[in-house]
Amino acid sequence: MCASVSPSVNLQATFEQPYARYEAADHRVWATLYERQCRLLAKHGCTAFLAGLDVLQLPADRVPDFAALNRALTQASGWQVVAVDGLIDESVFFSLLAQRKFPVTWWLRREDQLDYLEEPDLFHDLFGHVPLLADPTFGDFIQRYAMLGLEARDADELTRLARLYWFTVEFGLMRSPEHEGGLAVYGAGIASSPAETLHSLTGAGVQHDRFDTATIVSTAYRTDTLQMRYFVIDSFNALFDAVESLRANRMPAANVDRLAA
Ligand SMILES: C[C@H](O)[C@H](O)[C@H]1CNc2nc(N)[nH]c(=O)c2N1
Ligand SMILES: N[C@@H](Cc1ccccc1)C(=O)O
Ligand SMILES: [Fe+2]
Repeated sequence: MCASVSPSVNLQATFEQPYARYEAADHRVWATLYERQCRLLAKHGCTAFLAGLDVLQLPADRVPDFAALNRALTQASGWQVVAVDGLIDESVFFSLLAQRKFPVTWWLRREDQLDYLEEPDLFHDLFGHVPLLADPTFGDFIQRYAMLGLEARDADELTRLARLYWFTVEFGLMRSPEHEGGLAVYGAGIASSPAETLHSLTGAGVQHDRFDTATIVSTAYRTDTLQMRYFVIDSFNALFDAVESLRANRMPAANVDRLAA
């Protein structure tokens, strides 16, 4: 009898934050990136991101302690962060998000990687993603997105979902007349990278396209370089509509094999 994947099995991918393992260099990396990105995002970050950052009350001078962070985050949003080694299996990822648990990589980039890193580290996952979880609309969208992910039936559906996540949660921009250039940052991959924050808004040859679910789910992307195409939403409601339209347009269930005995 095949073991059903229960939440307890998934939690093997997560563990206690090994706080004692951080060295002075790690705390310096956090302090430098935190100061730099708070300054840049004060100007270019969307309102909800800055409001979320304020709720979290993250330390400026040292790597945040997940237990202390969770006391503020859980009270505000029902979300909590859990420590992981890095990218985890999609089904485990979806299962955690569906339980309002956000996986945060426990290690930090090196000092020579401050501006941009090709894979998510603690600064990206925590500073980039977690502030918006404190926004009710965005936090609910992430959970509904994950629930759809748990129902995905085939690789094509998973690819479409990964693309939706990539061009919104990771690299999304929002139209905002009050912001310089009429654009505000909400994507975590932009918010956690000093280089990409500026590049996404004014980079040479960068394309800003209107958000369109059908276009996004059929657009391939590179994970290891600055993006050249960003999609712009008017509000987080567009993300909700996207998940609901993907749910509504799901492939019909594969025909049950009628020949089976
Ligand atoms: C679903 C999403 O698009 C992507 O494939 C997942 C895979 N696993 C992950 N694992 C971690 N830790 N963080 C992530 O953002 C993701 N993204
Ligand atoms: N490029 C991001 C990290 C990241 C890597 C891969 C995917 C998403 C985000 C940064 O430097 O902060
Ligand atoms: Fe991310």
